[in-house]
Amino acid sequence: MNEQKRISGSPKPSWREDGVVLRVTEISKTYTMGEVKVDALKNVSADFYSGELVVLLGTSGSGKSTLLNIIGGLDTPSTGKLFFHGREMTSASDDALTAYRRESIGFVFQFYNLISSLTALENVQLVTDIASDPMAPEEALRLVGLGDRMHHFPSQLSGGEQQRVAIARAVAKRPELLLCDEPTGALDYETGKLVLEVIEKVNRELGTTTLVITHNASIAGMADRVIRLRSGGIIEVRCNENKLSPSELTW
Ligand SMILES: Nc1ncnc2c1ncn2[C@@H]1O[C@H](COP(=O)(O)OP(=O)(O)OP(=O)(O)O)[C@@H](O)[C@H]1O
Repeated sequence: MNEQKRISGSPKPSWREDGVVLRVTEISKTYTMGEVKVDALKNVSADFYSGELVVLLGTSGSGKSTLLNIIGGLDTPSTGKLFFHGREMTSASDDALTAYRRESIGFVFQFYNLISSLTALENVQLVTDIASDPMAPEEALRLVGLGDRMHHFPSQLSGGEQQRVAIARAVAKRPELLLCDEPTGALDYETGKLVLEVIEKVNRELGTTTLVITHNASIAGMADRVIRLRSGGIIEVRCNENKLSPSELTW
């Protein structure tokens, strides 16, 4: 078995090699701040398969956000390559990278980054107005359970509801990849679980390949596959034979 396969873990039987949506090979990232160099990622290789839900698990500083930002085209690796459907994105033009981010990637961050002067519907419309094949913004909001709150401003919504608007905004353009960076980090236990339920629903109903970053090991139970990072490297890849629904998670 070659190194690439070994580090990617055993995919579900139905995930064949041609189901690879995204591949990172030997990615390293070094940040230089004056005299200080930080090796945020060291020689990371992994494959991500169509339709799977992957949890990237690791303690603070293990390199999770750096990896997600490189995968999403927000940052570039110092060395190594990123492939999307076999196309090398690390050597792509700025225009191609912009198109990749705009068309193929939906981001959800810990803090919702909604525009406070716009309603939930208008926040989602900002994205659907410039996407090539979006769903109706109303449909995206109904998908996350906010069909009756479309005309509310962020200040009139709870934290969990605001995060669900952010998820609706991320998925309304029908991205192939949904990248979530600590999506429940600012939420209490029950609200966090509701948000995870919405992410799981998007993955299941739309088939969006989904990566969720967390430092909370309990959340790994909802994943098809768990990739554990430590000190900038992958230390474990495992498949969940019996994945849990978010409502079954406890922490
Ligand atoms: N822009 C940057 N400049 C300098 N160092 C950085 C930068 N971004 C990240 N780092 C460093 O790289 C390492 C990995 O950071 P990263 O944010 O990827 O970790 P993380 O696992 O996502 O952590 P957290 O859970 O705390 O967000 C850390 O030591 C961090 O301080």
